[in-house]
Amino acid sequence: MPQPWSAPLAATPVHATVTVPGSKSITNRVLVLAALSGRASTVTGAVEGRDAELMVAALRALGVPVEADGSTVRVGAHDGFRGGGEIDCGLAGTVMRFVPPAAVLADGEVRFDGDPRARERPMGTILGALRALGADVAGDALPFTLAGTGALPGGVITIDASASSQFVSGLLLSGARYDKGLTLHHDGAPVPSMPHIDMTVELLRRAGVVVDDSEPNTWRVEPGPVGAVDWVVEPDLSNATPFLAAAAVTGGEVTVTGWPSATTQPGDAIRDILTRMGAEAVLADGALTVRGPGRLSGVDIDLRDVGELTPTVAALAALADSPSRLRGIAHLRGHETDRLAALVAEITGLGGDANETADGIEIRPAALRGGPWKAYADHRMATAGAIVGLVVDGVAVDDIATTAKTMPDFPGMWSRMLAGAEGN
Ligand SMILES: O=C(O)C1=C[C@@H](OP(=O)(O)O)[C@@H](O)[C@H](O)C1
Ligand SMILES: C=C(OP(=O)(O)O)C(=O)O
Repeated sequence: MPQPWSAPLAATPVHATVTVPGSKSITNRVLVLAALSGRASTVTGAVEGRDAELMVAALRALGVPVEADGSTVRVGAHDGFRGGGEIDCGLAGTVMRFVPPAAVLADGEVRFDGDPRARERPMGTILGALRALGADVAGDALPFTLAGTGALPGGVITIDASASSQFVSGLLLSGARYDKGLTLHHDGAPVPSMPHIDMTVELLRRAGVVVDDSEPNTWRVEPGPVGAVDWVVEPDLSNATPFLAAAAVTGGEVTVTGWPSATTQPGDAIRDILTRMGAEAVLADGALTVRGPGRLSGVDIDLRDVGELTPTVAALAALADSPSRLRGIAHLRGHETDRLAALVAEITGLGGDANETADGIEIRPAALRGGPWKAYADHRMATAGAIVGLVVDGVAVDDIATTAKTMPDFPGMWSRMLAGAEGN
């Protein structure tokens, strides 16, 4: 076990300009699309974190030539996915949900496994869907094996995607390559993280795939080729949120560069959330600047669409001077860890006042004291601990290295931010 990381206390309000690495969600989608095109393409601005490395390794295991040179990834031409490989999903939802729908097109068996916690993450829905579309799938969770024959009939299916939007995104990404394409209906409680599905649809269209999403809870992907595109990845706006939170909780000012004026990334919602909590957020000239008020107000908010932001919002709420209710996020129990239980445990462990509800968390103002903060192999739990540690002396995150899932060198970026560095 690594040494706990003493979260640095901000002696003065944080003032910095920060540049964050590329979006994990976009990187891993465009890598799959590039591989599905079968032609050569380049991805620039890719994130270099563990999830993207696992995706590159997965594509190589399917016989796709991939060369990674920092944030530039070259995906080479190939004439179909190869069977016989083994794919490590780590703890990456995007690998375990996006690669199997492509791997069913391989010309042989492909085996999948992942971290111990990955074996508990929901997979049955997407594996059942692949079976219904004509694939030979052994298993309902990691580890499992697909036996590809080089093609898949495809067609019409109904799934319950209330546990993860990634079931929908994963199937849509590969749907055009199925003989009959794909018509996917969702039937069940609302699908979480809808902006992530919009992201999938937008990227598919950029690759020339015809997608009809005009009817709620139904997506139709026409069969056809996936075009080769030279992709440019946006900065990861969800990973920008801990830095913006640093301005909010210390009464400082943080600017994140390269903020897109229009985006499907859920991280963009942080502008509204921070404003509701009393901070100022200004998007101008391609940069977002947040100014903190010193004291934050709590917030009563439905985070279903942007559940990924919950650990940051919970850290802010734990430092606010009025109660918060974070709702619509029951599905976070199936993320890297059970995030609802983990947040309540770590906040109350520091003397905070928080409890779980059926679909979220309630957090009330309380004086926090220093102490251990567990990351549970969850990058966003680790960064939430860093936010709290800015204003609570003596917070020690047990495994800060887990931030490398999507943000290599988070500790270095964090200290450069505290030093007021430009550009990071
Ligand atoms: O498609 C994606 O890139 C993601 C979708 C969301 O998953 P869920 O719908 O399972 O919450 C999100 O939380 C995750 O971080 C990334
Ligand atoms: C839920 C997350 O990741 P994953 O892609 O592994 O589901 C996340 O990054 O917050």
